[in-house]
Amino acid sequence: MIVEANVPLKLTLFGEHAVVYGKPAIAYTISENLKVRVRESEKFYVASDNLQLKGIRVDLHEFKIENENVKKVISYVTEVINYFSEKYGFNNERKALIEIESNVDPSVGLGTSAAVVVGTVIAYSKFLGLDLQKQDIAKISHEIELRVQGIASIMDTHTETYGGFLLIRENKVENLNIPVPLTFSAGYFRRIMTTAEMLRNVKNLKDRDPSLFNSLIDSIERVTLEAKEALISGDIDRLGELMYVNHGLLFSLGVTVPILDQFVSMSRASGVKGCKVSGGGGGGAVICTKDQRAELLMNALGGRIVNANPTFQGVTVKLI
Ligand SMILES: Nc1ncnc2c1ncn2[C@@H]1O[C@H](COP(=O)(O)OP(=O)(O)O)[C@@H](O)[C@H]1O
Ligand SMILES: C[C@@](O)(CCOP(=O)(O)O)CC(=O)O
Ligand SMILES: [Mg+2]
Repeated sequence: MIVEANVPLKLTLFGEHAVVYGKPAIAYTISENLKVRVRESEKFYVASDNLQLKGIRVDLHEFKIENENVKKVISYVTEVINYFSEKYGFNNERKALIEIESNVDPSVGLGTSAAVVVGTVIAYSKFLGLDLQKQDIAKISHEIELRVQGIASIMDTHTETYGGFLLIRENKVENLNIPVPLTFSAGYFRRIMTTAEMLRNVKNLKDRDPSLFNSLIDSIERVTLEAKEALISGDIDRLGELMYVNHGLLFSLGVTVPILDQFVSMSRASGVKGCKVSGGGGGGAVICTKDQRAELLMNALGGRIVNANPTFQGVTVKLI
């Protein structure tokens, strides 16, 4: 028996980073996904087709890979296994091979970390014979992302569990019914830091200058709530303007890097209605109002375009 989970990735439209400090955010699930397959095995294994490990050293006598990064990179999966042995008393007598498959690179601001967690939680729990509800999957997944990163809002794990356009506010998620079929142009650039590292940088700013930090996230809150109205009314011009403003506020929080700022300002100069960094920053994902010019520019600057068409189902699981 193989249990396979299919998790949609997500784009943050507004409010990333501020949402960690209790401000609202808007995110939605896109037509890119990550799969997690779990099957019986004589030992626990984690396999992935797309992992970036720096600093590998191979012991040529035993062909053993020595790499201090490995533990860190698979920690989202190992924490899921630990969770179910702690909370449900599974003392790991049933060992599993856990495979992760995604054609999107890891750590790009598209919620791949949350997808690994959500996918592993639903597939591994089903493998153990549990039948968890979506609200339990979202709650457990957030707890695990928090354990691994030290800082995490409910945004990524809840958006990918439920699917669609979600407003995250006061630690709850509200489904946003967008009347007009809306889509965006999006992609990602090479990233130099993980989201966990970016979260720590932003927290350092908060600790250094709390009043400046609070004024910045208060402004992001205002932008996000105005963007919610623009989304619901289908006012793309206003939505785009607010995207540029949110990008400028994230620049002030130190979340952007030159390639992102270059892309966003060149998009604005060429007439694209709106663009901004999306997710953790430090490189990674950008999102724009739908525009061929933005996609041409993304390619020209070495970015990779993703399918940003919205999906509405959230995580699914099946036996294959
Ligand atoms: N395909 C994958 N296989 C295994 N682990 C993955 C994969 N994609 C992401 N991860 C895990 O998620 C981490 C990236 O998390 P993060 O920096 O938050 O990226 P994102 O912004 O995409 O969520 C990776 O370092 C790795 O631990
Ligand atoms: C920066 C943040 O707001 C979003 C992170 O998105 P991603 O992991 O980079 O896709 C962190 C969070 O909400 O947990
Ligand atoms: Mg993440």
